[in-house]
Amino acid sequence: MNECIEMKNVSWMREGKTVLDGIDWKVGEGEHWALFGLNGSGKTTLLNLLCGYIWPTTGEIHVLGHKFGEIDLRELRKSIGWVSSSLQERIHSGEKAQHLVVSGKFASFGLYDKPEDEDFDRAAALMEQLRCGHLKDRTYQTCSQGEQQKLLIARALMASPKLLILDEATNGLDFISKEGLLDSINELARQPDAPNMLYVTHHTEEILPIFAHTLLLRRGREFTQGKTSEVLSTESLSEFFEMPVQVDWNGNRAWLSRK
Ligand SMILES: Nc1ncnc2c1ncn2[C@@H]1O[C@H](COP(=O)(O)OP(=O)(O)OP(=O)(O)O)[C@@H](O)[C@H]1O
Repeated sequence: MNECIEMKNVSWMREGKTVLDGIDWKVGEGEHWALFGLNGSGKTTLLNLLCGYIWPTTGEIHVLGHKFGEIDLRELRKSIGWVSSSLQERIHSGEKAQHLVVSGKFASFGLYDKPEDEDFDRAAALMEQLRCGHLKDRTYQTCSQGEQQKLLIARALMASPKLLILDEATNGLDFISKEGLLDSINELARQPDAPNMLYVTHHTEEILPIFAHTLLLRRGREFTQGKTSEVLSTESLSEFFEMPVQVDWNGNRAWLSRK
């Protein structure tokens, strides 16, 4: 089986501190994974390593069949979509929603290249798929945060990524917007040409059944990884949090509470 991601004994150190320590992780082709950990556990560092923005202190990284060190990272990054709230700062608030989505083809914010008609058609189809087609003529700043997240996902899909990273995608969303976004992500995963997805979160109940595998990071180390249904158990998470918690599975999602 071709791996989408392979990390072998990956560590990253800064200022005398081991931020990530000995990570071994394989994501198979077509698998969707969740990455779960507390604040400061090393999730963003792991994503920066995956996209080649930082270099491992030790270990080896393969992404989409390419070994880091033997590939042009700028080329590889064209196959990786990273949707994160930190993108918000780079968007011109007056930008039209459909232009924002089309700009994903060119990996730019703002339309400096000349899109073809078919680019607008594809953007419209992606916006429909994410149920935000009605926003196409709105400016980004007038869209709600939930709508903005959908636009950013559509923008990332415009480049037909093979790996899509959804990094705390539901930040700041109310219950209805969050569930709407999760529905869209669920539908996206069911498309025949869906990219491998990596869902990064602090909330277990957001890990949809499509994210069949989960990696739990704690203090820069793998706490455990495997099938989501096994990793997100009362026993495993009580040990993970070092606090007794209760996990109730409802709708194939793990709802967490304090014991
Ligand atoms: N460039 C750096 N120099 C020194 N320490 C760093 C650097 N980058 C990250 N760290 C530290 O590494 C740890 C992990 O940070 P990281 O941002 O990867 O965590 P995270 O799991 O994404 O956290 P959050 O959920 O809060 O976003 C933190 O303690 C952070 O302060």
